This record gives sequence, C-alpha cells and structure tokens, in this order.
Amino acid sequence: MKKGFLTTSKAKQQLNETETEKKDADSVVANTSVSRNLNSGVSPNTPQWTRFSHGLVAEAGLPNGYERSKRTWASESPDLNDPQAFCYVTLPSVKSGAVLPDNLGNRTECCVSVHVKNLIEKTPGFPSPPLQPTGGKAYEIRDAGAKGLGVFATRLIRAGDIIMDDRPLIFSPSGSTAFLRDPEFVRTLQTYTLGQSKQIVLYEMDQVIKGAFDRMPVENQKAFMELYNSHKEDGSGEYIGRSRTNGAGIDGKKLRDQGTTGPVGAYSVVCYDYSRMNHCCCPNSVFHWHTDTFTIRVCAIRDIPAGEEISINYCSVLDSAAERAQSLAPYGILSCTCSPSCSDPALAKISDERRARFKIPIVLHPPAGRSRAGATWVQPALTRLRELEEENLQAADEYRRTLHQLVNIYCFLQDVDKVLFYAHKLDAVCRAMDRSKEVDRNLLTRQGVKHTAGWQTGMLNNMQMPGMPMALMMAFA
Ligand SMILES: C[S@@+](CC[C@H](N)C(=O)[O-])C[C@H]1O[C@@H](n2cnc3c(N)ncnc32)[C@H](O)[C@@H]1O
Repeated sequence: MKKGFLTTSKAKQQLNETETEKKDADSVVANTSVSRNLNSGVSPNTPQWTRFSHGLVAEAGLPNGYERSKRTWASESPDLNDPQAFCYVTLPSVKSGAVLPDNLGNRTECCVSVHVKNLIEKTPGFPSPPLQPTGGKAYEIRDAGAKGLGVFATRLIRAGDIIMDDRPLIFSPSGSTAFLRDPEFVRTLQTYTLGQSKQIVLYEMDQVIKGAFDRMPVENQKAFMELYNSHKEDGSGEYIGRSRTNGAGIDGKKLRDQGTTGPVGAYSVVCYDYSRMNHCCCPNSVFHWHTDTFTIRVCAIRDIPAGEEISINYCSVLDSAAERAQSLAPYGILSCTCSPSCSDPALAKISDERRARFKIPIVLHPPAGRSRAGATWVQPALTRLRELEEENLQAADEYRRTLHQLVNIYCFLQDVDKVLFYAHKLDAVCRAMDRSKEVDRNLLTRQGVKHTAGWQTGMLNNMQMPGMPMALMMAFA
C-alpha cells in the first residue's frame, strides 16, 4: 500500500493548525458554489501562495537540485479505512466487461481522498445518467475567432433550458493545497524561493494529473490533449496547464476532503464540450456541479438566438472591469472585448458603477393606506430590473432576487398579470440556477396565483380596518 497525501498524524496536526489561516485563500475562490478556478495555488501556511504565476515566467521549470519526487501521491489501492488517503479511481465505476468506447463519455478518472470517494458513492441517486439537453442538442463547437474554439447555439435556446450535462474527463484536487499539507514536502519547499517552490508544486501537480490521465482510454487522452492550454510559458506541464485553463471548481461546500474549508481540500473537474465555453462578462448561461449525475450542467440564463455564442463567466459577474481583468489574466485574456461595456471606457465606467450598486439589495416598504397600489414605492425594484437587463446581468443573483421581490410585491398589490409576467421570468432563471424548488408552482397560473400566501396577505391588507397600518410592518427584500 502506498502513502497518500494526508496519512501521517503530523500532517493531520499541521492541517488543523493551519485551518485558521484560510480567510485570505477563501476570498480568492469563494465567489459561487461552483467557482471556475484552478489558479488558486493557496498555501495554508503562506499568504503569498494565493495564485500561481502565469504568462512568461522567468524561472519557469524545476529549480536546479530539486530531485524529482519519488513519492506516489495517490494509490490505486488505498487503505479504505483511512479517509485521508488519496486514490486513483474511475467513477462511475466501469463494470467489468464494459465495452469501450461505449463508455467514453461516461467515465471520469478521479484522484480523490477516500473520504471524497465515499461521499460521491453515497450521494443519493449516484450514478444517475446525465440529463438530456432540453429539446435535444442545440449547440456546435466551432471557430470563435481570436478566442480559439467556442460553443454556438444552432437554434433558439430558451432561458432555463439545459444546454449540456457534461461528465468530466478528470476530477482532481484543485490548487496545490493537498501537497502543502504534507510537512515533509513543505520542509523541502522551504529550502527554495517562493517562485521556485511554486514551480516544484506545479511539477508535482502535473504528475498527479498525469497519473489520472494514464488511466484514461486512448480516446479520452486524445480529447484531453486537444484542449486549449493557456499556461505554456509559466512552468505548468502539459497536464496541469490544461487543467488550469479548463478546470471548473465543483461544489466545495459538500464535496471536499475531511475537516477542510475554503480552497484547501477542494476539487475541480476538466470536461470536454464544457471546456470549449468561452468567457463573457455578461454571460448567457450558468453552470453547476451535480454529484448524483456526476456532471457539470450548463443552462441558459436568458434566451439565446441561433448562431449566438454560448458563454459562461470565469469570474464573478458583479466584479468591476479591473477586478475581472485580474481574474482573466491567467487565462491569457488580456483585454476582454466580450461586450460594449468592456471595450468602451465610458460604458465600462457606467457598468462598474451599476455592478457595485447591484451588490446592495434594495428593501422596499409599502406605505400605509389604500393608495399604495398606484404609488411609486415599487419603482426602485423596477429600475433595478431594467438596469440588470440593460447590462445583460441575468446571471447575477441580484437578478433572481429582484424578480422574487417583484413577484411578492405584485401578489401583495393583487395584480395578477404582473405576478404572472415576473413569475415566469423567475421560474426560468431559477431553473437555470438549479433553484426551481424556490418557485411556488401556483405562481405560474392565473388561478393558482390567488392561492398563494402572498396574494392572501394582500387580500387581508386590502380589507384592513382604518387605523391598522399593516403594510407598515411589511418589507419586500
Ligand atoms: C476554457 S478555454 C475555452 C475554449 C477555448 N477557446 C478553446 O479554443 O478551446 C479558455 C481559453 O479560451 C480563450 N478565451 C475564453 N474566453 C475568452 C474571451 N472572452 N476573450 C478572449 N479569449 C478567450 C482563452 O485563450 C482561454 O485561455
């Protein structure tokens, strides 16, 4: 049996000691439950380890004197009683006698701790088959000009539709942190400069991913090697370079190494079709990880006409242009031209100001009395929705929140047409964001609306006795 990442008691002790120092690291990757990030080389020990270098790096390559590690970071046959041991495993497991290439799109080579392997295998429904795209496949991969390849709609895709549900080629620890929990390895690193140690960690990560790659069928290896690599000059090897370019962080709240938080102990995946999706600062689709189907699911967040490129966001949609530029640089995206508000400085200024405002939710209080229906108190929410739509920021959570707010307000005001209008928009956005359970199905029919709690509250409010300013007690957030 070979040694895993975290098998020694010293390593475990060091992990516990360093758990308190991860705030800095958390801020790097904690934008969404599924954050697109493999550039988070965060050390629990040194705050400087926030990111790996990118672009042309002078000291690219292993430093002189570093003896290529003979250690095996993960084992094919780990101690299944040690949740911290790391293993290589194919998930969902391929039945003996399974015929390749029938299984090609259905198998993922994983490098995971025994704890995470168990979490995956015990997830209710695992391994359900990937979901079919709504109405059948509606995209093609083709030339996207200066961006390389991209994914384009072949017909109208409606907001809320599933575009793809992609099984990864590889599932592996994100960032370098798994290594940095091995005290012996950390001691070796301490004899080098920070830049040199990052090169060493990149090399070791490359080896880990190569271990998973070597287990793939030839067709999957070919698919992986065809992926774009934006890390050719910074010391990343062929494997980690592709992983940094194409990796998507998965739900780090649930699926992570035992006893870890933040980027430490988190995982990321590299898929095939999904990896061809380019970045847009106002994307028309969103993505989320599903352990039961073991897939990254991409859904349209607004209607996408035939021929339009299908895009996702590689950073946080409400970041300023300068913050987005910083996040995009490791992908080799030096000047984003995805929308007019990126390329035109005057529009970028307006967009920055709006994005900053969108981070602060508006809370509305209906005035007391019966005149509230025609009043202007709803206007701030309507203006916010219009501005979000002008910026094409339907992927921002604030868009979903504002729609919720408007549905509640118009229920309260007993305006069934407006409830239906906003509830249908909300339903599409929630379906895209995998939050459909949030929408009361009654809100989607004229008859049903009248049975909702919000409508009933509005009715009571209309019947209120003079001198009972019930509305004063209400707030629409
Ligand atoms: C995950 S891959 C996307 C697919 C890639 N275009 C391809 O040809 O395989 C990420 C790479 O695509 C390119 N890219 C993605 N979005 C871009 C954008 N908005 N502007 C310029 N290049 C972009 C960058 O080279 C980036 O490193």
